Amino acid sequence: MVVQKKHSGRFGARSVEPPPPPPPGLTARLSASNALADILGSAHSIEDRLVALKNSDLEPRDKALVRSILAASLRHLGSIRTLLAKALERGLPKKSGALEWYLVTAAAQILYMDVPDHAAVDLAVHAAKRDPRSAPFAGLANAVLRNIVRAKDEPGAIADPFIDTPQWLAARWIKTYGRELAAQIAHMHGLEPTLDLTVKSAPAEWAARLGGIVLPTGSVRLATHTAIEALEGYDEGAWWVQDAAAALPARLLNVHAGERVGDLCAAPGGKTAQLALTGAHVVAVDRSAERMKRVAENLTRLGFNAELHVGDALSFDAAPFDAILLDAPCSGTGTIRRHPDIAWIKRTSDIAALAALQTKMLDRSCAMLKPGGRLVYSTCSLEPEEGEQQIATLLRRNPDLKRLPISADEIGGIGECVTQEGDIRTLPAHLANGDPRLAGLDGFFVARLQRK
Ligand SMILES: C[S@@+](CC[C@H](N)C(=O)[O-])C[C@H]1O[C@@H](n2cnc3c(N)ncnc32)[C@H](O)[C@@H]1O
Repeated sequence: MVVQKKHSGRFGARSVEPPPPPPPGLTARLSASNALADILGSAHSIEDRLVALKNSDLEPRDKALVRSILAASLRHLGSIRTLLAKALERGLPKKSGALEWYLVTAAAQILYMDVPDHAAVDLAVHAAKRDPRSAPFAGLANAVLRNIVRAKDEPGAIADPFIDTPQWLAARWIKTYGRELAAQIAHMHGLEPTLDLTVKSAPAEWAARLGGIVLPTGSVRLATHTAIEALEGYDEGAWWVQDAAAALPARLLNVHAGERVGDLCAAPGGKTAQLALTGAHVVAVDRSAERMKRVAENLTRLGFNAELHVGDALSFDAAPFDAILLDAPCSGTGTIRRHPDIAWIKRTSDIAALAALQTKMLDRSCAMLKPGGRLVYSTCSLEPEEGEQQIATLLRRNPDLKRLPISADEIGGIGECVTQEGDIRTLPAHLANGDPRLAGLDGFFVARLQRK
């Protein structure tokens, strides 16, 4: 117990006032600002930060708030920075500590979240006052954020469709997809993605029970953003979370019960679960022991079995497979809706390095196929170096392989996702819906090949 002594005059013991408790909500704001500084300053992924957040002693409600503040800040970083730059006439003061992050996260709450403006402003000012380097600028923070509150109501303040996309990525997508489609992709990155589920069976029944819709591909789509553990069917393992596009590669491998199937980059295991559901013998490999633990947990919840190996797919040796799924590590630019940090922490050099790794993995996978065996290659990237170009060069250097073209019928008739060559290219702008909360797909490339 802390006993507070009364002030007892000039020579008596001085009272030591404990610091006042932080106002409600401040801890969550400080946590969001720290995490954002770490993601953008040190290129740590939001996923790493969310694991740290999960293990922190914040209340569940505050954890959800931190997650939402981070997502809104990263999803709209370009817009927020543009508005802050206008309000900060002389730029961000030098040596102002974490002031930038207090401002960005507060602006995200004011502009994009259902948080009262005064709470967002007051807590950011409070945060600034607690930090000796930003404290001298607490008044400035107050003025700037009040400016943002006013700017919120100015119609059409920002008209550039690529405002929230780093320039190098916008330039790439315009080159690959044309300006109009690239702008639609960038627009979709500004919206919260749907929650898609792969169900073991009876998709229509689960869609009705969970208040969702069944997509032409068979996935169930919900517009909800509640904790998945609270949804019906989670505990009994009736479904798992998987974007509708991410569910295509395993389905297109057409695996049968009794086949021996390699899943060479398996974690966290969404596709492993699909393959196990068929009754095939699945050999799942992933380099990351930590991520492989999640595969094991997910399979246990779903009641599936697979042979799990932690190791490098490039040196993995096993008896030849009937079919292999290579869901290769990639830049992840097709999943920016779900991981908005990717847009800001990836570099063009990452794409070249990953493409070189994918080439090696493709060669290794082909060497592990039985004659007549099938290979599905997939990446969740919008970049042709990680998709279309990989397969074009693989087919040129390996005459033992042929493409097994994919038809629109195999993906529920969604012709817009099938390329001329018979591969799949999904985009966030695909699968439009009158209700934007139910629209879009992650950006995947999928090709199906066969060893002659
Ligand atoms: C795109 S993720 C796979 C997603 C997974 N297929 C799913 O559906 O849940 C890529 C995975 O490749 C793994 N990885 C990266 N390099 C690897 C390597 N050399 N050998 C094996 N796994 C690797 C990563 O740890 C990561 O889990």
